[in-house]
Amino acid sequence: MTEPDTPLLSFNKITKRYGDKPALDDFSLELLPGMVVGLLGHNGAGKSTLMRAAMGILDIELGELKTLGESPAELSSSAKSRIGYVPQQPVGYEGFTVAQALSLHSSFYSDWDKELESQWLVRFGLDSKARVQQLSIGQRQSLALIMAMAYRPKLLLLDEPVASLDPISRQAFMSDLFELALESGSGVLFSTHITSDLERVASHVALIRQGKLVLMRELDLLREQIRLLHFSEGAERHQLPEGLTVLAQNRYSILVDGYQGQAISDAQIETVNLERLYMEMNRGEMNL
Ligand SMILES: Nc1ncnc2c1ncn2[C@@H]1O[C@H](COP(=O)(O)OP(=O)(O)OP(=O)(O)O)[C@@H](O)[C@H]1O
Repeated sequence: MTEPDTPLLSFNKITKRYGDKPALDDFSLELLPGMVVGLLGHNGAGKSTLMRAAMGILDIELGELKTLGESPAELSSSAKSRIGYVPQQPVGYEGFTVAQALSLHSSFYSDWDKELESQWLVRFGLDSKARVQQLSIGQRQSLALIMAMAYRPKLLLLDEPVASLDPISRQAFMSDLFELALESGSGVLFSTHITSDLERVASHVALIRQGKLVLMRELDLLREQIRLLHFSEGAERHQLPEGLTVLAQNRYSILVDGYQGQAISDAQIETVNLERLYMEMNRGEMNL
């Protein structure tokens, strides 16, 4: 059993290079039971690399990585049976019907919840007689999600799990995801480009840029502590009050962390949602 405050996943100063280009660069992050961490980052930021390293699918060069307290390269079968992983492009079970695929897959897991499987088949509108190779991309993704979650894993790693789902399936799945984590003390790490999904279900957000973790925070704290300060053209910029850290800035605005109601001379203070935060933090990179 994993103790409540033992990390389900622990990245400690991880570096992974492809050639001489780092895909993960001195990356540290801990996932504790009950946390639902949404990973946000551009294409190529390192999100899939992170999950594949956690699964032991690829090796890392530097740092220490533990998945359910074990080295990912040598995961025990007991640990494997407590991890659910949905890669970006789930594959497999061609030639099987949905029912056959689920029957084979479930045989690997003693905690498989048949009722949960049936509920999700209905919820996702999946026909158990359909052939896997004839499923649409979204339907395959739904099947992969059932396969990764119906045994209520302790650790769930989901690489853009809902990108191909329609909005109704997406909403249903995301709320289930949150409930599962809360009910069973599981931890979830999921990557997404849909900030509104993340805001709805995640407890924490992790921003990754060029393989580095640039911000990891509880969502509620993020809403409280981050502000966008606007200065009018020609306004004199006084020194920022103590306790504020600059996350990003351009000619007329500064994105700051550590806001606690401080008065800031000549600035208009704006709260930001996650999408805005993400855009502001990546302005330079996107040439906005
Ligand atoms: N097998 C590989 N060989 C060489 N470079 C790779 C390989 N896999 C990934 N990379 C590179 O590593 C970096 C991180 O890729 P990764 O797939 O982790 O990004 P990502 O954040 O998941 O992107 P996306 O949002 O597009 O899925 C990218 O620059 C990518 O080109």
